[in-house]
Amino acid sequence: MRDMTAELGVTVVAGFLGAGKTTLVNHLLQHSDGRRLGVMVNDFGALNIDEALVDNRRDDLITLSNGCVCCSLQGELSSSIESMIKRRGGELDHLLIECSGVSDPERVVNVLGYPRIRARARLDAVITLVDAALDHADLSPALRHLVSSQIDNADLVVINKTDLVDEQTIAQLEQAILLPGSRHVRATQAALPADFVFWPASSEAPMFRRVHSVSSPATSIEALGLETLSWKREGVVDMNELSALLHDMPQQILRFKAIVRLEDGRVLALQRAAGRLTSWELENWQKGESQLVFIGENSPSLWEWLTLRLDMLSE
Ligand SMILES: Nc1nc2c(ncn2[C@@H]2O[C@H](COP(=O)(O)OP(=O)(O)OP(=O)(O)O)[C@@H](O)[C@H]2O)c(=O)[nH]1
Repeated sequence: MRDMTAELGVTVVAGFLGAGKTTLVNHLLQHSDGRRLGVMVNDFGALNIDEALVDNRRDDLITLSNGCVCCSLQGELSSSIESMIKRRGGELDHLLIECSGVSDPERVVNVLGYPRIRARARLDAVITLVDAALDHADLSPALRHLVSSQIDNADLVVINKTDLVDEQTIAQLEQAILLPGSRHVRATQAALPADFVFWPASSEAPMFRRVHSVSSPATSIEALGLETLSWKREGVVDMNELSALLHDMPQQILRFKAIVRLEDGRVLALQRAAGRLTSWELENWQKGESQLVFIGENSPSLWEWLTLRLDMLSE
């Protein structure tokens, strides 16, 4: 039951790896219309690259790294929410919590239900992003289960990246993954109207009704049959070696994110999701180091291969 007396509205942003969660958070930061937003991001690797990819609002940004907001992070999550409320609570209008791509939002919802948090913050909605261009049938059964649970536990599902697929593919996806009667919208670049997310505490936001909430699957990286690898070095990386690595990268690597310093002084952000690589120049990277994070299937030969190739980046 939503406690409308609690002062801070909270939106939980969920969805599988690369579905567009950070894109949505950035879109909301850009369309906050004067609202003061706090952001908590939870990345899957030991390095929190999302911290640098979320728009420059560092004051109101708390990062949780290494994993899924499940067993291991639940304590850290509750203390971070509490400290966000204490430190910034009076100054914030709304809090966005971005889950990692391998976590189930219901875990965060549980933490928001702790009495000492519930008294100060109210859950407005769980919004789950779905990558319309990802062939969900290619995922392992454990990952398909995770994605279903992320979708079934949402108040609003956003079918994102509709620019990459045709109408028939979108309709088939909706048919396959959505529960009957569940709220969903289609989007490109996660460009959701801001009033889908922010509403006054006094209103009941009738458009959001959870169809039902399902119990969370195990979402530890290991239980999902996944492995992560984080790589960090002071200084520049060899772009030729990195391009070759990206060219050769097998599909078993489900997600890749990096911030790299190049010899010519530029800093590049690179990422790959559902086999698509994007890169852009990053202005706000103050550190002298380069960072890369990978998540993929747990196959020893894959990670041996990757480790060897990473050794070549900074020689
Ligand atoms: N073509 C296209 N690309 C998109 C769209 N939305 C997001 N992207 C790109 O998809 C990639 C992943 O987006 P993110 O917002 O980082 O995804 P995420 O869900 O935060 O990823 P994780 O935190 O790793 O789980 C980025 O390169 C985005 O620029 C879209 O609607 N269309």
